[in-house]
Amino acid sequence: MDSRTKGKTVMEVGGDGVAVITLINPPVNSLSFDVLYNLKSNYEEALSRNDVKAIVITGAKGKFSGGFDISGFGEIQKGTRKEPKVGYISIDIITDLLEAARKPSVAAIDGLALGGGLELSMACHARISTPGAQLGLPELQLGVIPGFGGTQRLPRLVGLTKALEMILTSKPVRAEEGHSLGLIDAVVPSAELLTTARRWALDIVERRKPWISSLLKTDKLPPLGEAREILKFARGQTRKQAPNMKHPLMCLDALEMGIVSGPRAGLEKEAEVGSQVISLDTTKGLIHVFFSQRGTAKVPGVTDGGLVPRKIKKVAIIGGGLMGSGIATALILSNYPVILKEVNEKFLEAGIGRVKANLQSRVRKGSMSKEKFEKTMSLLKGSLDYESFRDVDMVIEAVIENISLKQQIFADLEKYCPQHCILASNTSTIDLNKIGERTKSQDRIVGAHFFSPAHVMPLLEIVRTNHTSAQVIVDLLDVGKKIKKTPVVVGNCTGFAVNRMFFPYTQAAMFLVERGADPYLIDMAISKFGMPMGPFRLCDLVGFGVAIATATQFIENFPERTYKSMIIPLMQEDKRAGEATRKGFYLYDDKRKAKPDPELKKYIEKARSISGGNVDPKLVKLSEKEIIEMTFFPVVNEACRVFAEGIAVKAADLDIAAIMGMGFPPYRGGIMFWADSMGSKYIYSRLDEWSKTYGDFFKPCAFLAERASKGAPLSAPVEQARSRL
Ligand SMILES: CCCCC[C@H](O)CC(=O)SCCNC(=O)CCNC(=O)[C@H](O)C(C)(C)COP(=O)(O)OP(=O)(O)OC[C@H]1O[C@@H](n2cnc3c(N)ncnc32)[C@H](O)[C@@H]1OP(=O)(O)O
Repeated sequence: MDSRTKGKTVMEVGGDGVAVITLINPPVNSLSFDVLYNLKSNYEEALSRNDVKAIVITGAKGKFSGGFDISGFGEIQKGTRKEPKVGYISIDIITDLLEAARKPSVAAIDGLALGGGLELSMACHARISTPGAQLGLPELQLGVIPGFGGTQRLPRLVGLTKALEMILTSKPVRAEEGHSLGLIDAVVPSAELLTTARRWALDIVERRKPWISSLLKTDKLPPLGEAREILKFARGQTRKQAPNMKHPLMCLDALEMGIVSGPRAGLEKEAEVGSQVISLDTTKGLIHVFFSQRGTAKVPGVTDGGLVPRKIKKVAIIGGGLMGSGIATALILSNYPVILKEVNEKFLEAGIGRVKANLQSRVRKGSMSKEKFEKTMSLLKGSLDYESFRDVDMVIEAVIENISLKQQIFADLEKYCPQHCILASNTSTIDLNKIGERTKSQDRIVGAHFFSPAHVMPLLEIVRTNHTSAQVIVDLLDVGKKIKKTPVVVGNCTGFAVNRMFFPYTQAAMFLVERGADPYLIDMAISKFGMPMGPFRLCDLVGFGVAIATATQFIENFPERTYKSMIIPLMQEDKRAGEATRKGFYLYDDKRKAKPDPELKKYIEKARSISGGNVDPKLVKLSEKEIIEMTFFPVVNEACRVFAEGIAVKAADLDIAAIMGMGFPPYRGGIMFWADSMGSKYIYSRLDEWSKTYGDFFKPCAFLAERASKGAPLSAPVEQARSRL
């Protein structure tokens, strides 16, 4: 393969008169422009050759195709590649050359056919798949729309309602379901895939099998009036679920056009809209997130050294509380045998009960069978001592945040666990060097910071100290992948990356409220911005006990930039501790529905008199934009510090940490990406102005000041960071 080209196709013509065209672009045979243009020329050749009667399209090495090469969107956005004429690929190549050809084609699908891959297969005249292959149109997840005819062909193959579900949720179906839906014509074992596809193609030529053009099918489409109602409902849902994004509605426009005015008009609309969405900011953000998420497992100096992850056969967890039981659930769900250790029978029973409840909720929802439940639970064993730790490969300590208790546990672990065993702590704030102070095992001590609920939340902060070995990081990255978490490797400091970013966010909100801003308007503005909930609702959810414990760590470690608000401690004194006590910033009814509480004013006024701050008329009347800036620019400021200190090695890691750990909206690309969309100069100037008026909490850090002075992006690599990694 030419080093300048990205992928190719090869064509082999058999003695049976079938030309097999194979897509080759590892690792997922994505459809780069090179692959697509190669496919076109192979196809033209196949159509012109007298020895070719039919065509089979397949993918190399067990994968049909993962869709259009996503990096191609980035090239178009940056202007490094000219976008082809609108509709050139979807209409000229896929529809007029492939689907309308005088020779039939069959897609032989192994492993996966996603996005453009599935769309290409839908233009073939039949689809044969191997069992379990993933079939889907996940484009909306990337901010684009199915642009190779998917908006037109999928509804015609599986019906409008199912097509909308697949497109709007981005969720793939397996080949077996695809077969029952009419998307796949036959499911055959891998070894028979090509022979079946070849035979099928010849059968079409010989009219023993039907020659079907998906685009011309109408039998699965509902009558026009019904289709309009279905689409109206889908639009309503989409507006509610994705209020800040345009592309899902634009996708529905293309679908509707096809149903109302016919597939050709639909294809044209799809091509027009498909080209427009590429330059949306939300699309740029989502594509950045796609690659950044995959980039977190690439840690310079760690994963590039050829180390192979060791096999972790058994894991022990210390502490069966909310975190420990959640971690145990995540592990047994991925088939790791787990020992759960507690201090007494009662706690152990409660811990195992929590794991059971986590799994039972899956059974209730229908996502886990009773047999699978039993099998999964059988991987969990309880223990009250360390005897059973003699053959574990990894221990995760998940007890309360008490340094001396953790030190004792790690000293015990060193005695009982084998030499190779990884000693991990789920601490969310405490310095790992302190935790390991009473051991000689600093090289195998690592942080495995899960987020609650641990079996649901997708992020795993892997915290390494200066002593943690690269092998241990590689092992934990592998476990993280196996338990389906996105790992972010960070350095050791109070709060690591996520909690350090979280803290100024909550504090800024407290500051604004003490100076006269309305907490409920702040929550509303932040929810509209795209966070799952505002900071006050979040404090109620996590509980004031946790909020105060975290605040204490920050006040101790970063006193110069902590805004000390008394609102939460004052409420806590009155036994208002958040949702669990049914009273916090909000009042909660039996169904946990939150409503504003007029009594909150009392606590705010008292806190204001303690801090000595005054109501600021400017802050009373903040616009939504100002609320967002005053709460998130301090987060950007802290993210800059984390980056400059080398706690995070890549700005993109902070983007993923903010999205998966804080709930920052992915379509804004993450905290640093979003900040760069506004520019370092602007953010610096706002923080600088506020720090002069309101104090050091807002003071821009040296890194931000330097980047702003050069007009440089915040996400550009740190050249000489005092890296702690
Ligand atoms: C004018 C243009 C119109 C285009 C129209 C068209 O309708 C648009 C599209 O088709 S958009 C693409 C739609 N496809 C997808 O969204 C699939 C995205 N990929 C995945 O979901 C997964 O990667 C997977 C299921 C295909 C494989 O998952 P797995 O966990 O096994 O592996 P990774 O996710 O780590 O991926 C492995 C490496 O492959 C790279 N990659 C995957 N898909 C693509 C792609 N479509 N384009 C480019 N690169 C892709 C991924 O980045 C990984 O790369 P590394 O360098 O990190 O190894």
